[in-house]
Amino acid sequence: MGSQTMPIPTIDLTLENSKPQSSSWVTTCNDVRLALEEHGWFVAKYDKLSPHLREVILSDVVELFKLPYETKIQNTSDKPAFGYVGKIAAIPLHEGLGIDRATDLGECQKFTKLMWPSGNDRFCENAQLYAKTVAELEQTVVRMLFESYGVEKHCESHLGATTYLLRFLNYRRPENDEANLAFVTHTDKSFISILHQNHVRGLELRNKDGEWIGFEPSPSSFLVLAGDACMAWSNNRVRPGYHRVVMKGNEARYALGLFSFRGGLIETPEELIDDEHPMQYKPFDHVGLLRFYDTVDVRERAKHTMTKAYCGV
Ligand SMILES: O=C(O)CCC(=O)C(=O)O
Ligand SMILES: [Fe+2]
Repeated sequence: MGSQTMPIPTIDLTLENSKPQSSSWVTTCNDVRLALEEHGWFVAKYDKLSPHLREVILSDVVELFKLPYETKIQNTSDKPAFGYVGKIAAIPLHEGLGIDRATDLGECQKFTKLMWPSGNDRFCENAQLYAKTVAELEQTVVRMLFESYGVEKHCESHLGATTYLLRFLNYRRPENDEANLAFVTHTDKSFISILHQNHVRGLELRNKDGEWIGFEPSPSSFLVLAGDACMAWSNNRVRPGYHRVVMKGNEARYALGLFSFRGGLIETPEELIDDEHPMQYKPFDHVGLLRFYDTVDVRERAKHTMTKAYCGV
């Protein structure tokens, strides 16, 4: 099925609107919850990333992918899909690199040193500032979701145990008669994912009727997706956001993904469990979910989220 140009729900999370003191706080919290329950995704309008930082980080990403393959593969991780990904037969157009715990300067420095042994302070500073700026958006979304469920007392410990994976993503244009499916249909294993990108379209979101909706990029648009961990935490109230990337034009697409992961166990708050909503998931280890998913055949992954198989009651 082709993608539609239906509007994607958009929520204004610009600074004024996302302060608990603002008059719109309660309605915005509800809008966030409803969008995540209904679709598993929404577009956040967010103005904290300056136009300058947006411009330089996107040109840094272009520069990063120009590095030799031998350099890029130095980006390794013991967590699945946290390091360099490329030259994969099923998704040949895609390449990705990642910095785990990217809000920490030391982690950005380690990554930068691997990629540019003679140094690249500008890249390092931009990557950390980008991660911190978008992590604040993630924290706002999480606060709003917890508050809307009346479980705000669990929010600070949740955020305190959260770390952020920053991934740099590159999709080259298809050559000759290469297929244009650049990232297969999937849900993320994160708690929340936030995607931002250059002007090249290609990201598509699946709605509950199975229709694909194209994301329209803009400098102030950030796509917020609920990951499988959020679905399980919410006792299946939140829908995990299915998405894929289909390359159509002639230009390369560059994107940044910030993925939140929670340390310790993720446990459904007791307030979200009752007779109507019996407990669906046992407390689970987030990285354990990631490792379990990695053992499942690629063709099976798009069909189910795997969370039930990993930690279902
Ligand atoms: O390129 C994008 O915008 C999406 C990437 C993605 O879905 C992922 O890395 O999980
Ligand atoms: Fe994804």
